[in-house]
Amino acid sequence: MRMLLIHADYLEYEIRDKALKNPEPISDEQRKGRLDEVLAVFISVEKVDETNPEEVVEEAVTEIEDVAKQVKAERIFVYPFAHLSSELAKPDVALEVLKKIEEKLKEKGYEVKRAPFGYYKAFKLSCKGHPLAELSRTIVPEEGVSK
Ligand SMILES: NCC(=O)N[C@H]1[C@@H](O)[C@H](n2cnc3c(N)ncnc32)O[C@@H]1CO
Repeated sequence: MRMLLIHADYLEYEIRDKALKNPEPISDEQRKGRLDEVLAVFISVEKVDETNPEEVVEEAVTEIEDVAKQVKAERIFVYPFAHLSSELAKPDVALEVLKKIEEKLKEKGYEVKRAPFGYYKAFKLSCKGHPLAELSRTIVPEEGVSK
């Protein structure tokens, strides 16, 4: 899994078009979204993550929470982003991983939005520009470690 984490004044998106034959079903209100004072997390779920999605979810949540605490962000935007890797996981696995990350962050008390999966989206992002405002993380499940 590859993550780009941006501490931002805001992130807003608007659905433009389908990017998959069967994108995630969404309501009209999900066609647009915005969070202010947010840690935006752009995530590419990778092929290797398919060997142990549960482990990757746990490690991603740990990394995201670590950064959120450092930048004092209480809101998190989980954003599916297929452009951080050339070895992408298949969509059904990727969507489940992203949903679980969203769910676990909410359980930890963060206000969380997740941008819809399988669409081309216009977005606006206002990066705060401080030293910890732009970070990346790579997560790889351990070889052959069955949980
Ligand atoms: N910027 C627009 C976009 O990326 N759209 C992507 C994601 O929303 C989603 N997607 C598909 N596979 C993946 C994956 N492995 N990881 C993350 N998202 C994925 O499907 C769209 C087309 O690849």
